[in-house]
Amino acid sequence: MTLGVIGYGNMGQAIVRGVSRKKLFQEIVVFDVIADKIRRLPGGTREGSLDDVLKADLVLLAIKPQDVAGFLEKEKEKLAHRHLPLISIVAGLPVAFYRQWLTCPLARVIPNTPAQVGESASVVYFDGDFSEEHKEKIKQIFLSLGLVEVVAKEELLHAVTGLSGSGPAYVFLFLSALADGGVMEGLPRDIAKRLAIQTVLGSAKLALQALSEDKSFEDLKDMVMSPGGTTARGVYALENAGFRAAVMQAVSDATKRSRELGGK
Ligand SMILES: NC(=O)C1=CN([C@@H]2O[C@H](COP(=O)(O)OP(=O)(O)OC[C@H]3O[C@@H](n4cnc5c(N)ncnc54)[C@H](O)[C@@H]3O)[C@@H](O)[C@H]2O)C=CC1
Ligand SMILES: O=C(O)[C@@H]1CCC=N1
Repeated sequence: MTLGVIGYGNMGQAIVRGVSRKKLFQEIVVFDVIADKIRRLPGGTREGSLDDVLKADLVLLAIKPQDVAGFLEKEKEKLAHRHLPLISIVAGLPVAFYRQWLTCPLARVIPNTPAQVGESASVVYFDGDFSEEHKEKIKQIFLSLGLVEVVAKEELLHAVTGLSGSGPAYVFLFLSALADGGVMEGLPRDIAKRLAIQTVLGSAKLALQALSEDKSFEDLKDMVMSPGGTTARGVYALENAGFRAAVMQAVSDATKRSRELGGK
């Protein structure tokens, strides 16, 4: 099987690297309107024209939402001839939007930037008549980058975008604040940064293990929080500042924005 990729930006590159590492395709062909973007291609990958890309068994669309309508309109004749699946990782735009131009099976996927280190969280929605082989291959593409979930309702992809799609930015904001807190209390910046990263990484690993043991996030928090101790003070400060509500609101607002991008 071969893979064609349209758009070689942050996500296109991360996906091609993961897929190439796992040798999932005989060949990967990449196209970007800015030729300069295509540098240092991994093994089994070559640059090609849009026509070359559209000959592939599976085609990945990885351009910005604002560029999609222009692309589909400009290339509508070429795209009308395509009957093999297209995979879109574009945020917001629903299947109904693509159906103005495309009849081929369409998989919408929301991955996230930790794909760059093989730790992505991706959610897939399939629309149209997919062979089992194609479905399996699409899941493998995103498994090569981390976790994969499949949803049967397209609407859920907006919430996915608000949570895991945008989520890395919230985590980086938290990391930055955690390190700044340490610096404010006198820690050297490099040590504060390493401590902040390891605390988030270690806590995430602990949470993953706890999930398989049926323990809740609350249980884990209670293990850190000694009666009359330091953590209770810190947690109170966060609750008092509306930390949990702010994070929930961030997911909700990003979800709304995803719906807006989709025209709702
Ligand atoms: N960055 C993120 O965290 C996530 C992004 N997404 C989605 O992934 C898509 C790509 O995002 P990024 O990689 O961050 O954007 P990016 O801006 O880094 O990459 C987009 C690439 O598409 C190219 N391009 C634009 N029009 C083109 C055309 N007509 N033909 C070929 N190439 C074209 C651009 O030159 C650029 O290299 C977006 O639709 C975004 O919504 C989805 C989940 C997470
Ligand atoms: O901010 C955005 O629109 C994209 C989609 C999810 C993450 N980044």
